[in-house]
Amino acid sequence: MALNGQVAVVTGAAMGIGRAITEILLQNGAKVALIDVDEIAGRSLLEILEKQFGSDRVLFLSCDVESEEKLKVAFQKIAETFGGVDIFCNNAGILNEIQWQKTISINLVSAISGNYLALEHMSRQNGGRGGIGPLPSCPVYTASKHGLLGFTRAMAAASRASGYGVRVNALCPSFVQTELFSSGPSRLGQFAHLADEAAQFAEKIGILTVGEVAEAFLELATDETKNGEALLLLPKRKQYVTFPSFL
Ligand SMILES: NC(=O)C1=CN([C@@H]2O[C@H](COP(=O)(O)OP(=O)(O)OC[C@H]3O[C@@H](n4cnc5c(N)ncnc54)[C@H](O)[C@@H]3O)[C@@H](O)[C@H]2O)C=CC1
Ligand SMILES: CCCCCC(=O)/C=C/C=C\C/C=C\C/C=C\CCCC(=O)O
Repeated sequence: MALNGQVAVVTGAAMGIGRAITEILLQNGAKVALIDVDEIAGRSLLEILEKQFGSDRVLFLSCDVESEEKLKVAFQKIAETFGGVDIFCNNAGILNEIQWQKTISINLVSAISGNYLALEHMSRQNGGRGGIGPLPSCPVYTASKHGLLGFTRAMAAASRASGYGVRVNALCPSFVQTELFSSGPSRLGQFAHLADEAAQFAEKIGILTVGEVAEAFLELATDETKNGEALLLLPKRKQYVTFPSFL
């Protein structure tokens, strides 16, 4: 199996895309630490996964990624339990144009602090084993994801230049059938009048399943040639985005 013996950490793992990524990682031999703020959904998934994959391969940590302190403790516990971290999937995110500060806080600020914490555990310079850190993909929501993309590319370059041995990539799916997607229209705030247009657009380009996103994640996680890439995933198209380069 492609990921035998590797240790993965997935944030927002209790449902949706995070859950599908967790499952595909386990199916491919990895040990997985699930982080989620929803303790009930997290514990209930843990029970299912323990039966399927064995209790020595899964760990659930109830943690709000907005708290850097709690996230730090969670990483410590994961390192103690599994002996290190090889793959970090920075997936937790919300779509909420009403509480827009929270959207930036979780989607961008917490994703950055999660990435830094993961790097502390993964960098070869700190005795880590190297690895990867893909990040995923309404104006504020979009801004949070664009910020993350810039951060991903710069971190990949910094990792390369510093010899961390850590790859950092972004997985950018279009619409995916999850709770975030179906509750999207009620969270658009001052842009609620654009919900129908968004729904028509979603219908036109199609809606991905979480399984399709998980497959693409596995591709990024296992292709060691990829660093600083953004993999765009649509129902009928999958391609690496080309950015202008000054070098
Ligand atoms: N559903 C979609 O159409 C798309 C989603 N994405 C991104 O994929 C990621 C996952 O989205 P979905 O699975 O659709 O969402 P979801 O709403 O179905 O699941 C999100 C999970 O993250 C957890 N979570 C939320 N805030 C958290 C916090 N502060 N700390 C810890 N866990 C937290 C939730 O409890 C939940 O288990 C998000 O970053 C989202 O922006 C990207 C492209 C399309
Ligand atoms: C083309 C890029 C898409 C990326 C979008 C993304 O990351 C998440 C979007 C989630 C929701 C978008 C907001 C509103 C969607 C409008 C209608 C959805 C209809 C839902 C339903 O009928 O269940």
